[in-house]
Amino acid sequence: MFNQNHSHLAARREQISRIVVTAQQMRNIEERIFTKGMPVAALMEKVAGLITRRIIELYPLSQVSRIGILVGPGHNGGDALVVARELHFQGYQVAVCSPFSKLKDLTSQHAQYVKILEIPVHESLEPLAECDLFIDGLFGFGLERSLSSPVDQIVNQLNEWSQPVVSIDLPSGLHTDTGEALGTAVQATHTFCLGLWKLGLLQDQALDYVGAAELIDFDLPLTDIQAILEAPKIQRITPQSAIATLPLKRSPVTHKYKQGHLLLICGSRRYTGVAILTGLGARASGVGMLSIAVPESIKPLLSAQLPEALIIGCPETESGAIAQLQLPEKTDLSSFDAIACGPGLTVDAKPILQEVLDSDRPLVLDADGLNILAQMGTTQTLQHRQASTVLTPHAGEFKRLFPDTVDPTKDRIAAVRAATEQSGAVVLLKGARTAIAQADCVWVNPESTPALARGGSGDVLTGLLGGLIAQATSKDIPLVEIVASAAWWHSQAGILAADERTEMGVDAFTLTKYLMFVVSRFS
Ligand SMILES: NC(=O)C1=CN([C@@H]2O[C@H](COP(=O)(O)OP(=O)(O)OC[C@H]3O[C@@H](n4cnc5c(N)ncnc54)[C@H](O)[C@@H]3O)[C@@H](O)[C@H]2O)[C@@H](O)CC1
Ligand SMILES: [K+]
Repeated sequence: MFNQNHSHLAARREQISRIVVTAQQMRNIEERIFTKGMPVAALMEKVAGLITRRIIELYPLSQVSRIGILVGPGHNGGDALVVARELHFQGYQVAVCSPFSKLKDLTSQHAQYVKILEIPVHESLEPLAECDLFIDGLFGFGLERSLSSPVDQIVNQLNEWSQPVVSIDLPSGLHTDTGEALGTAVQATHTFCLGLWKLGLLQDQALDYVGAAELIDFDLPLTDIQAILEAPKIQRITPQSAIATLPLKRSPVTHKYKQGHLLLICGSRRYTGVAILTGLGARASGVGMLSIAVPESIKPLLSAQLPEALIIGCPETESGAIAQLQLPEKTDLSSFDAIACGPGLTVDAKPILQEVLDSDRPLVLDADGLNILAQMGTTQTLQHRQASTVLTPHAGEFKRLFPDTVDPTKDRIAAVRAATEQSGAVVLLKGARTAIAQADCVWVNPESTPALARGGSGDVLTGLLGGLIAQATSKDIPLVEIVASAAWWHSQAGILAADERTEMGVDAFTLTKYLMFVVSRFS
């Protein structure tokens, strides 16, 4: 009985940690449980109790004694006032800054009560200058417009001080869905996201404000969540979701051809190292057979670095790009389980791209593969494909591929969604929070490291991804999930390497060495 409950709780935690919601969806979920009878005030008490417990863990009274609480007009402010009261009872010196004259009823009641408890309440921030820690309860998912005076000045002042800030639900000033700072926004040290992950916290533009983000689960019933969340579904990648997709647990009687055959087409005389890194990424995927097509002149270099791979030397253009694919006898593109094409090709390799697009194999396109595709016209070119295509652009390549769609620097999730809808491809938009979309399914990678912002790390991802897709052809796993797993694996290797070697120590070659440690650590 005990074990059953335990595993039930673990399964719930996993499900909750994958869900991502918009402000409107959160409002609807909240409405639904209030309509069913959960009292608003009781939920606020519960949530604020959980927040208080976590603050005390992070900032015990022995280290922090004076806490400033910023209170907004809505229920985010209400949460903050309950936290103020509870911290006061725990022995902290608490002072409140409440710059709004009009508060929602419940918030107003809590404001009255903290005054009765003789907790000082000020309209301005200055009297709180001596505080060691701040709790930001100005706005949560109810923020509707840019911060205006005097709140914007309060936020700017808070950001200028160097004390730690814990933001309740979201850093105040951030748009709940796009993560954009509306005018200005609190730069938090920690963000305690309440109930379910808000989409804005997973957008790159929010990351300078969010600090260390964690979810405070307050037991929203899954049935009520699922009743509100219809497609498109946005999900956070978790270690469990990623590992479940990897080609682990091989059959004891398998052989190399059953473990996938990947063809990489990459490199030029100018970009030799890129081809090597792509090959090393593919190697780390565990793919059964690896063939790499490169210009003839760089074949010896590739053979030296990747002795297990079949290196196919191809005729080259004057500029040192692959001029035509010259596959070994009795081999054509349909001999492979997947093709990954693009890193280091240069745009002189255009004819190659047409050839792989015409094949009936799953295809990953990256780097120059994407640049050539953009020149050809993304949507009309991909219309003719007979198999799946995965595009892995960064924001610049994305704009070239999809010039008439949502700007990926403004709303990355809306952008990948529009791109997959237009092109039919699986689109992976690289960034600090890489987003992957296919049809109405979106995955976001919630953890990464700036150590990966370095030449060559994308080439490693292309190889890794190609290798995973080649191994998955016989399995019934949605392609978008394989792509999500590759993104997660790649970033976790970066995190692991940065932990050991600092963020400066993660060159792309080193990254390939850390890939295998990720899987052994999590599986
Ligand atoms: N979703 C849930 O289940 C729960 C939500 N709770 C809290 O409630 C919050 C949401 O509460 P609310 O809907 O009251 O929203 P907020 O507390 O985010 O604030 C909305 C209020 O601010 C005003 N406002 C919006 N933008 C403004 C601006 N730029 N300048 C000045 N005023 C502005 C609105 O008119 C409204 O009165 C959550 O973020 C969370 O902190 C928790 O109390 C408990 C559970
Ligand atoms: K807040």
